[in-house]
Amino acid sequence: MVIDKKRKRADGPGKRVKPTGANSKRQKSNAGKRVTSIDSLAWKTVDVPEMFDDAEGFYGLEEVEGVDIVRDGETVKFVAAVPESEEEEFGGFEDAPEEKAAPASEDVPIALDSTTSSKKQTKAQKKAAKAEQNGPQKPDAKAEKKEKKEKKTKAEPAKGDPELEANVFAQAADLADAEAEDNDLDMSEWVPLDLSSQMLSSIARLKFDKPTPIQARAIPHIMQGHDVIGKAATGSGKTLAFGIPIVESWLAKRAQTQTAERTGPTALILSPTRELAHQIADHLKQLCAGLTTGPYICSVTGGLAVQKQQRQLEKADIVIGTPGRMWELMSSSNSVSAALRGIGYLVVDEADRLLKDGHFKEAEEILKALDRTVPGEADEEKEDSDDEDEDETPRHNRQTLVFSATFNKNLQQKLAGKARFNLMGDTESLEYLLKKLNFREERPKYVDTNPVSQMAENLKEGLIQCGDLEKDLYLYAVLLLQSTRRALVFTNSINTVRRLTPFLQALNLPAFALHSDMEQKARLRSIERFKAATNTPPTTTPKSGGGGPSSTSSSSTTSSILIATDVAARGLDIPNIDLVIHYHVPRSADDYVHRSGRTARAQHAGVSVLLCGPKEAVPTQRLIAKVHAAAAVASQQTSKSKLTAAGVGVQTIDIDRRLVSHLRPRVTLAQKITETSIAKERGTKEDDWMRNAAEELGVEYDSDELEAAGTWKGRGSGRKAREKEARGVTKAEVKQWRWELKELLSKRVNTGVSERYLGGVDVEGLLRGARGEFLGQVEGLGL
Ligand SMILES: Nc1ncnc2c1ncn2[C@@H]1O[C@H](COP(=O)(O)OP(=O)(O)OP(=O)(O)O)[C@@H](O)[C@H]1O
Repeated sequence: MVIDKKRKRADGPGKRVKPTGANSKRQKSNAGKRVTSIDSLAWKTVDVPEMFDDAEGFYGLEEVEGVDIVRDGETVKFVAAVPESEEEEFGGFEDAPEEKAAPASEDVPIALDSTTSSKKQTKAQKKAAKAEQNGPQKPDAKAEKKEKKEKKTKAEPAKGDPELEANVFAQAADLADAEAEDNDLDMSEWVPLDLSSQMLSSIARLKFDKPTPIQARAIPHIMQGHDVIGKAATGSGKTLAFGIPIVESWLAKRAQTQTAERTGPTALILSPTRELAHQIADHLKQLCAGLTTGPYICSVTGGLAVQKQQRQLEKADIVIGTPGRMWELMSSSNSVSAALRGIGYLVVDEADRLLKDGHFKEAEEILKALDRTVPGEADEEKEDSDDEDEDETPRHNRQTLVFSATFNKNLQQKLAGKARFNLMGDTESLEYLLKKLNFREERPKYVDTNPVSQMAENLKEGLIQCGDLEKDLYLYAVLLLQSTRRALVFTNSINTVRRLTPFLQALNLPAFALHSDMEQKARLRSIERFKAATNTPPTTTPKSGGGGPSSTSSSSTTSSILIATDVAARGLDIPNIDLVIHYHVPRSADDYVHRSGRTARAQHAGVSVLLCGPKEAVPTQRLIAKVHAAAAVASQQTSKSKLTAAGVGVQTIDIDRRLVSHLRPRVTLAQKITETSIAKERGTKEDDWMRNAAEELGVEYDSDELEAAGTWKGRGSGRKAREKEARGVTKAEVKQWRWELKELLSKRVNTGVSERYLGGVDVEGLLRGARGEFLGQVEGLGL
C-alpha cells in the first residue's frame, strides 16, 4: 500500500509504505515488531526512471518494506520489525492482547506482550520493585532536580558530535544522580566559570560544590587564553585551578577533531618532587574519573622504570614530570621533544622550589628544548617572528601557568606592574626563570588570593622551647598530648629521619620514614602506609589503678606519623594531617609556610608546632613574625616593628616539665635501643667496606688497628666514640632494655593529664589520690 504516492514535498522526499500483508488491522502476531513513528522507519530511495528525472513531483521518492499499518481508533500506527540493537531497550506494548503472547525465544526477543519476554519481564519487575522501594515521589523529585540543575548549569550538548551529545546527556543524568545522592549539592557557584556540563558533572562527583578563590579567579583567565601566575595559600586548591582548564581544553580539542586519534600532548606540568608529581596525576585522574572519555595522564619521575614511562609518554595527553627524569627522556628522544613542543599548556607548580634546589639546570634545558626551532617543525610565521625579534617574541603557542603559595617579594612588586624583569644579578633567581619561561603575553595575569597571608586560615601555631638534647623527649610528649589522626614531623637531615623513625617505633608509635635517599618505591610505600593507617584513634586497654598510656600497640592517640625531610614540604595533600611538628626549625620563612601547609588544608583545622633549642627560639620567632607581620599590619592590629619584636603569630607553649620528666625514662631507653641498632648496622657496613677495600689493595684487614690509626679529635669524633661504644653493647643488654621499655609502656604514666589527651588516664582515681602525683588537668597543648 502506498500512502504517499509520488508527491513532491517541500520538507523532504516523498515516502511510500509497502505493508507486509493485506491486513490493515492489528496483526494477529506481531512478535518482533513494534509501533514506530513514520520518520524512524528504514526508508530506501526509489530509483526513478530517467525520463521522470526533471518531472514535477518525481524526485526523492522513498519506500519502506515490512511495515504493518494498524488502525487504532481514529489514528493509524506503523508496526515494523525492530533492529537488533534496539531490542534490549524495548519495554513492550501496554495495550498488547494478553492472549496473543508469543513464546519467549532467542529469535523472537521482542513481543507485543510484555509478559512474553522473560528478560524484559525481569527488567520491568526490577524497575517496578525499585520504584516501589524509592516510593512514588522519587522519580518526579529526581526529574525536577535534574531539570533545575540543567537550567542552572546551562548545560548545552556539544553540537555535531553524536557521541559527545549522548555523553553530555548521560553526564547530566549522572550529575542529577550524584546530586540526588548527595542531597543538596548546589553547584551554582561554578556557573560563572562557564565550564562544560561534563566537567561540572565530574566536579560534582568530587563533591566540590564551589570553586576555591584561586579557582574562581584563575580559571577564567586561563580559559580566555592568558598566561597566569597564581599565588594562594597552601591547601587552597591550586592543582584544579590549572587542572580544570587543561582538561576542558582537551575535551574541546577532542570534540573538535571528532576523532579518537591522538593529536599530541595537551599539557606538561613540572613538579619539584616525585611525590607531588604522582599526587597531581592522581588528582587529575580523580577529576577525569567522571568523564566518559578522559585524557591519558601519566607521571614521569625518577626512581621508576624509564622504559615504561617512555611508552606512556607516547600516548600521554597530560604529562606530569619532575625536571630530572623529564629532561632525561626529552634529551634522549627527538620525538618526545617534538611532541612536547606542541603542548597548549606548560605548568610550573611550586615554581619557587622547582627553580631552586638543583632542579634549575634541568628545568632550564627543558624550557630551551620546548622553544627550540627545528627545521620542518617550525611554521613560517614562527620563523618570521624569530627574524624580527629573537629575544622578545615567544616561539610557541602555549600558555604558561605558574603556581605557588610563596613568591619572592620583589617579584610580586614587579609583577604588580612597577618594573620589567631585571635580568642582572642572580641567574638562579625566580625572576630569571620566569623570564626563561618565555610567556606568550608581555605581562601574564597575576592572581594573588592571599596578598597578606600565605598561611591557611584554620592553622594554629605554637612554639616549644626545650634543651638542644631534649627534642626527642618533647617530640614524644607532643605526640602524646596532642590528639591527632595523622602527624607529620619535619627534620632537616636524612640521618635524623633514619633515627627518629625507629625511635618512635620503639615507643610503640606507628612511624614511617620519607626522605630523598630512599628508593622511590619505598617512598611511595611509606606515603601509602601513612595514608592507609586508620583514622580512628587506637583503642586503649585500661590498667587497674594508674594513669597513663595503655599497653596497646600504640600508646598515643595518633594513628600514624610520617617523619620526613623537606621533600614532603611542598604540595603533598594527605587528608587528616592535624599536626605538623618542626623537629628542626625550618631554614626559611617559605619553608615554614609550606611545611605548616601540610595541615589545615581545604578549610580543615590543623596545628603546627616548632621545637626550638635555646639558641633557635629568637631567630625562629623573628622568622615567623616575618610571615605574619604583613597580615597583622594589614589588619591594622599594631605596628610592624612591635609585631616583629613580639614574634606575633606564634604562641609559646609551656608544657609542664614534671609531665615531661615522667616520660624521660621511656625516651632514654628508646634512644639507647635505636642508637645501638643504628651503630651496629653502620658498623657492619663500614666494616664490610673496609674489608673489601683492604682485599682489593691486597693488605690484611684489622679493624682495631685501622681504627686506632685513623683516630682523630675533630668534628664528629664524639659521635664516633658514642657509636663505638654502642657497637660494644651486647645482645643481652639490648634485650634487657627492650624488656624494661615494654614494662614502662605497659604502665600508665601518672601525669594527671585529662583522659582525653592520654588515652585512658584514670583522672578520677588521681583526684582521689589513688596513686602518684596529680599534676592537674592539661588541655593538650593548649592550642
Ligand atoms: N573546589 C574545591 N572544594 C573543596 N575542596 C577542594 C576544591 N578544590 C580542591 N579541593 C581539595 O583541596 C585540597 C588541597 O588542594 P591542592 O592540593 O590543590 O592545594 P594547593 O593549593 O595546591 O596546596 P599546596 O600549596 O600545599 O600545594 C585537595 O584535597 C583537593 O581535593
